Amino acid sequence: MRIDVSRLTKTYKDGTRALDDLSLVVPAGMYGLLGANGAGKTTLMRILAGLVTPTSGRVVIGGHDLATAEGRLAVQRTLGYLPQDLGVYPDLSARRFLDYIALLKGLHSRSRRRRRITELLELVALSDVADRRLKGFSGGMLRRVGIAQALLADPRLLIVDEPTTGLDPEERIRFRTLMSQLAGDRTVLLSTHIVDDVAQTCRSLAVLAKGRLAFQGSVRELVAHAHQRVWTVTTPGPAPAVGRVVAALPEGAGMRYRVVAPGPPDPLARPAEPTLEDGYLDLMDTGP
Ligand SMILES: Nc1ncnc2c1ncn2[C@@H]1O[C@H](COP(=O)(O)OP(=O)(O)OP(=O)(O)O)[C@@H](O)[C@H]1O
Repeated sequence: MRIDVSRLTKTYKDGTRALDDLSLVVPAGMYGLLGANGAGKTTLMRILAGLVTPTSGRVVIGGHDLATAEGRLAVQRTLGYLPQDLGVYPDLSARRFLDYIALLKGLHSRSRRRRRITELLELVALSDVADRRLKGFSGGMLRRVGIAQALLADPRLLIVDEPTTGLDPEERIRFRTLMSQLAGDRTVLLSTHIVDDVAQTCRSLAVLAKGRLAFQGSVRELVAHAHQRVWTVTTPGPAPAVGRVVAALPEGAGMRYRVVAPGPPDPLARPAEPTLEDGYLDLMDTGP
């Protein structure tokens, strides 16, 4: 399900311009949306989910225009949204909570609800703890409950906002593997400031900076942005004064620095293969 965003601007009541003339095309499959805190990612997600009205511009999702009541309704039927801060009822079990949300979403048939919830609990690997209260769940387990609630109506478009923040490494990997699996026949839009989550799950991405589009394309293209601009320098002295130090590792009596810079930051610097993080940081420093 393709998303077409054109010339989207959102100015909040206090004058903050969270999105500034943003145009973007999101194809089907898994798609990453990267940006620093405050770049406008949540605002964009909330507009796509129909929770915030843009100041100007147009959004068309799967051929449905969000500016019309019919368009919004059609999109709501095909959309699952996992917000950054999903509120849950801590005294309910995972199964009861999902049942409650399913009712709110209009799944009236009790037997269909029961079947769907059992399926989803299995999908997110929570069947064993389905009848335990949510207050005993870890952050990662709660995020998986969140994904299950977003999938209740089997949406064609799944929007997930910063889903791995605060998770331990094992849960992060489990969660992003789950999202990749879900992307098989859906569009999954993953908003995050964790570059590695995008590197490990997406082929294409967009980067937002201060409400504007800084990049849109393949992961490979963004990595290439830092081609011949990444260096390692091993020195007993201070960090190179040129470029951006992205890693520092003790080595022997000195340090090994990884530096993103347009030229060698030191006469002894050696070129290194760029990663997506290098491409992203280089883009942030120098622009598209
Ligand atoms: N309801 C609001 N009223 C006023 N300003 C807002 C509102 N919501 C967000 N903002 C501001 O809009 C800008 C973009 O915020 P947004 O939450 O969309 O960015 P983000 O990229 O999702 O950041 P984060 O990762 O921190 O959530 C920020 O400057 C933020 O302070």
